[in-house]
Amino acid sequence: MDKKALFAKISQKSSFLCVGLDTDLTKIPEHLLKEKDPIFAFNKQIIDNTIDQAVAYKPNTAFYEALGPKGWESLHKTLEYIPKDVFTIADAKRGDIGNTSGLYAKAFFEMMDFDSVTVAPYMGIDSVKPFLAFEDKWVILLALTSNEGSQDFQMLETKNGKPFFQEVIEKSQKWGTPDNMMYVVGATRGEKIAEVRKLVPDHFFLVPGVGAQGGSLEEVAKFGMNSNCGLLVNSSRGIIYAGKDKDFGKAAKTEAQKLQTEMEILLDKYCK
Ligand SMILES: O=c1ccn([C@@H]2O[C@H](COP(=O)(O)O)[C@@H](O)[C@H]2O)c(=O)[nH]1
Repeated sequence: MDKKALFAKISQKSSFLCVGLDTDLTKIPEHLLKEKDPIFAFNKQIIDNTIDQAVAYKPNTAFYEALGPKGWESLHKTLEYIPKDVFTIADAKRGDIGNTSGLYAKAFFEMMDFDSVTVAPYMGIDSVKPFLAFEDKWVILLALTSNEGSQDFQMLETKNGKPFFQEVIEKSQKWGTPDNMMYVVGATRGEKIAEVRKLVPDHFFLVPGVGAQGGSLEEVAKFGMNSNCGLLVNSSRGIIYAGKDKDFGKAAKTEAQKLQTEMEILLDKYCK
């Protein structure tokens, strides 16, 4: 999916919501455990109930990889089930020497038909470029993450007097374009989002950290939105585990609707 189609979807649904499919066997309603594929059965209901609000789905591959071959199968089935006009993100945080990255890219873009994959920039240009070689696919580069540990390296001042995350963004901008690269910017760092937006006015940001991690959606929109929206805001646990019993799908829908209603207002206010 290209940038134009993504913005068209955002406009059509008045939403920039990404639903995170962090599906955990220990957290899904008990009645699903007797299903042949409980993970897929859960995801299917979540997708059915949030499809009117979601412009993207983001399975975090850790939740699937941890289950071995069965988990990979659930991931494949989930990806196949997501309608093709909705953006898909493999949150896999990959990146390695060039030939290895090339095979990661093949796995997520050819074996599976994800629109995008999250990539860690730490190993530099040759670890990222192989992902960018795939047409109509996106790299979502970790820039300023939502976790505590983002202080450890990302905020360190370099010899140029800039925080390390800024160096990552400035350098990596030359590797890709706003049409094939996005950045991960955590919602928990409201004021910093404005700094990142200044550095990359046209790129989309994938913003995790609202909901369970407590980031503010209003701040994200205020500091991060551009004339193409430029934001995919993710919520995983806050939506998918909103309900604990047979009605979990409905509970997820209610949470997704709450976020979409807020997003509609924010689009009117800041998408200029
Ligand atoms: O900086 C980052 C990068 C990725 N994530 C991932 O996003 C979701 C967030 O889940 P919630 O339940 O909405 O907190 C999860 O898959 C993380 O691994 C992130 O949180 N921060």
